[in-house]
Amino acid sequence: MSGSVLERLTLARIAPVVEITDARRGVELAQTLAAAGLPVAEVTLRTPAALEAIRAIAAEVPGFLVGAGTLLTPAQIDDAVEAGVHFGVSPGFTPALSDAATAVGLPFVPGAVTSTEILAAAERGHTHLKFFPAEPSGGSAAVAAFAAPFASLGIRFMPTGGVRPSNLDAYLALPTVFAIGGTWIAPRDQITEGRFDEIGAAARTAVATVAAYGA
Ligand SMILES: O=C(O)C(=O)C[C@H](O)[C@H](O)COP(=O)(O)O
Repeated sequence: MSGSVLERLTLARIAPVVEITDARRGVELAQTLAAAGLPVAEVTLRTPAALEAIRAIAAEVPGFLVGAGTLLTPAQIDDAVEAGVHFGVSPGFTPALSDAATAVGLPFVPGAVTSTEILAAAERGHTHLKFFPAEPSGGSAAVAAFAAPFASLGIRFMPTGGVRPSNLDAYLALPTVFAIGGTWIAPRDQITEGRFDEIGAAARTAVATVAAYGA
């Protein structure tokens, strides 16, 4: 794959966060997103099928960037890497998670929503952070407020949690936002019910919205 994983995530700008209950649906989902011009997904480890879905997507959908989300323990990082994941995302940051990701060379996006959390992650070398839950934590105004104090550290954010088409523009407009995560493109029910036309349409709309801001 060309480019680093975080560069490719930055290029995509949108990371669909998905909950998969049937691994076969995962492959169809990834193919749908790729066809819409959005070849990336963060598969949350909240369902028993998640690891199998990651394994199937990584093996069967070439060029697709598949991440593991909801990483809460070092053991989950090892499991995700074993399944073939390309990047990992956590709602929070701990030194143990960071060390586990570093040990296996996994590009890792830990979560942070306070100055103290941002500094703790930065001390471990993380510059790309998930801002979760974005809307309850102050939304785009909070992300914007963190720009100046942390500019010298090169901190950039992936706001996730409560992002919808109605507030997407406010995040896209921020230079410190490298990507935006959310379930609005591929909601759990639509994946489970195989409503891939609707998912493809939402992905194409998101790609067009991103294009309006430039990559
Ligand atoms: O499980 C995780 O680790 C998560 O990160 C949770 C997701 O980011 C949110 O579920 C996003 O939810 P929406 O607000 O529906 O876009």
